[in-house]
Amino acid sequence: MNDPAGAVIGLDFDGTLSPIVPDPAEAVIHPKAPEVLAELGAHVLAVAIVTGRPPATALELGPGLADVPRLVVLGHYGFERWEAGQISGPPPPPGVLEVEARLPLLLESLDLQDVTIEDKGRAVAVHTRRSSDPQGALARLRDPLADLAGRHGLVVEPGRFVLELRPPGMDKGQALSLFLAERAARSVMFVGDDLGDLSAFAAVRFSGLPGVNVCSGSAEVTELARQADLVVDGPDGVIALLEELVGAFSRS
Ligand SMILES: O=P(O)(O)OC[C@H]1O[C@H](O[C@H]2O[C@H](CO)[C@@H](O)[C@H](O)[C@H]2O)[C@H](O)[C@@H](O)[C@@H]1O
Repeated sequence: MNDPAGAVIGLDFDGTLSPIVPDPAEAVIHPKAPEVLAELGAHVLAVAIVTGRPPATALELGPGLADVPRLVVLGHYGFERWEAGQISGPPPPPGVLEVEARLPLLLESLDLQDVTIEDKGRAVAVHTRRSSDPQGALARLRDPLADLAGRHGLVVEPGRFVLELRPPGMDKGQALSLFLAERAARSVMFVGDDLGDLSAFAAVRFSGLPGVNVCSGSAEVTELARQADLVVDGPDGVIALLEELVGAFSRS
């Protein structure tokens, strides 16, 4: 990139900036991330964290992020936005509360009490990573959760040992495309690790801008690596790449 001032750097949170851990509440950001993002933010048009997390959660799990220059968090797949200390977004859909009320009975009927529920406000995630049979539980949940989501106006977003029931009408690709247009970006890089990041990869490809798609590689998700221009070794590799970028921008 020879024009950093026109670049948007888009980054997923879990599995990209934050190493995957069993408990989502403990997925603290990589210790080097706030510093390298702050250095990057000084050079580029914007740093955009595009995540399925609520922006407030990403900021809680990323102490120091709120001080990164030119940082925007597009959370809840783009439904909710944090910028300069303010959070904005439409009201949560009523379907989320209805689904949350029905989930315990559904899980009991499937004898899947060892899966965990993450209440995200405008979405609810059902995690199987800590269950006795993570892959089997995921397979058994797929159809019942799709049915439950559909009956309450929600869709299912699959991820790494998680099925998230969330409102339709927005995804990371749309969120990133809208942001690139809003900022009149002249180039873009997106870094992600999970299936929800594929739409952002597509947004980069269809933007017509010079762009790079980077996969934060893992054995759990292989499709993203197939579609990436560059694969790095998980969050450690992402940080090393960002450090290289900062070095190159500082020298130019
Ligand atoms: O868009 P992202 O920032 O990648 O968020 C996607 C989901 O990530 C979280 O779950 C994942 O990370 C957890 C912590 O490492 C891990 O335990 C879980 O197995 C992963 O699926 C988060 O909890 C979800 O709410 C996000 O939607």
